[in-house]
Amino acid sequence: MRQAGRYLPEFREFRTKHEFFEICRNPEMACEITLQPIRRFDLDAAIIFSDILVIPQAMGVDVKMVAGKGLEFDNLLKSPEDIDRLNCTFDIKKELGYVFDAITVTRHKLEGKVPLIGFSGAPWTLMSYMIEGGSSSTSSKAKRWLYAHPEASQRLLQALTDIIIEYLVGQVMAGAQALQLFESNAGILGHSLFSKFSLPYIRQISTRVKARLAEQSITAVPMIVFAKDAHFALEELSQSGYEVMGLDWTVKPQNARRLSGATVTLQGNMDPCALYAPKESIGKIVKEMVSKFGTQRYIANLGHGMYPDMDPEAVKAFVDAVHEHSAAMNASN
Ligand SMILES: Cc1c2[nH]c(c1CCC(=O)O)Cc1[nH]c(c(CCC(=O)O)c1C)Cc1[nH]c(c(CCC(=O)O)c1C)Cc1[nH]c(c(C)c1CCC(=O)O)C2
Repeated sequence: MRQAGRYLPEFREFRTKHEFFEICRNPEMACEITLQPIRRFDLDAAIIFSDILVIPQAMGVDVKMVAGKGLEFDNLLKSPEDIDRLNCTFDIKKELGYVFDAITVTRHKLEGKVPLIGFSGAPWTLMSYMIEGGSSSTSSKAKRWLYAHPEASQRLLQALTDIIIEYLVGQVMAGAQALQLFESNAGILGHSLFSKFSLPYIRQISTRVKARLAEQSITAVPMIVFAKDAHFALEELSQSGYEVMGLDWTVKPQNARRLSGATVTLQGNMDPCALYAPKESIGKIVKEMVSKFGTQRYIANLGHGMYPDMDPEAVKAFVDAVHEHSAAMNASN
């Protein structure tokens, strides 16, 4: 559950004492925050506490979390010449080794109770943050690059892809048992730009991560691709080399099943805002979702991240309803 920590009082309490990226860089603290939801709820997996923006940071785009204001950026990319001042060939272990350490510490602390998921942002989403410096309703500054400077855009996307591959392989070597790739800004592209500036890199990442792991005789881990609002590309995404395809809440489960065929596992996709509903309604919404996806080749989840004003009790209602309804369905099959 992305950026989920903020709805937990214990996370907010921790944040009064420590800055966000300070927590990311400190393996013990990152481990502690990762475990908070695991202690509270009967969850089936943990996701390492970190952020997709640690890669842009390591490349030289300053990202800070400013109290009361949110993310603030410095050194944003304004024109293609700015790519040259980025650090595209840094030593991953040196710059991002703190994430690997956090994974190793957390994997030990979990003691096999639930698997640990590592993650990265996908190239286009990272590129758009490096240009826009935050969320934008149009992403027009970043999209301008794709139309006005397509070659420079591809150069940047390729540099990000190479880094992401090393970063994900390093996470598996550190102990991650599954990997999720977040293409959070996919929807803004539409089919044509997505085919050219997102999908080829998403494919490269799955293919090359698997090859790198095989080369080093490391057992492969399941890979999850989540391209938000990419309803136009579900068929292609389901064939892009990932075991699991994450779905946002706008997708109809039956359509996703039809388009993705028989081998891909689907993950999602309750509207996070359904957590504002009364508990009994959450139970009904979950029941409908699970019965549409079925209990096989399915990971129950939300369709995107949670908001800070959501009630932890609603999360409990969601998790418990998933277990209750899937167990009932399995028993009657
Ligand atoms: C786009 C994106 C980001 N970060 C991430 C994405 C992809 C998922 C998505 O589509 O949302 C991914 C992410 N970010 C975080 C996680 C770890 C798991 C978790 O704690 O939920 C994960 C998987 C922690 C976080 N990342 C962030 C928080 C909140 C930090 C805080 O305010 O204390 C957490 C727990 C901050 C963050 N980081 C980002 C945003 C937009 C924000 C919110 C900033 C704001 O509110 O102004 C970038």
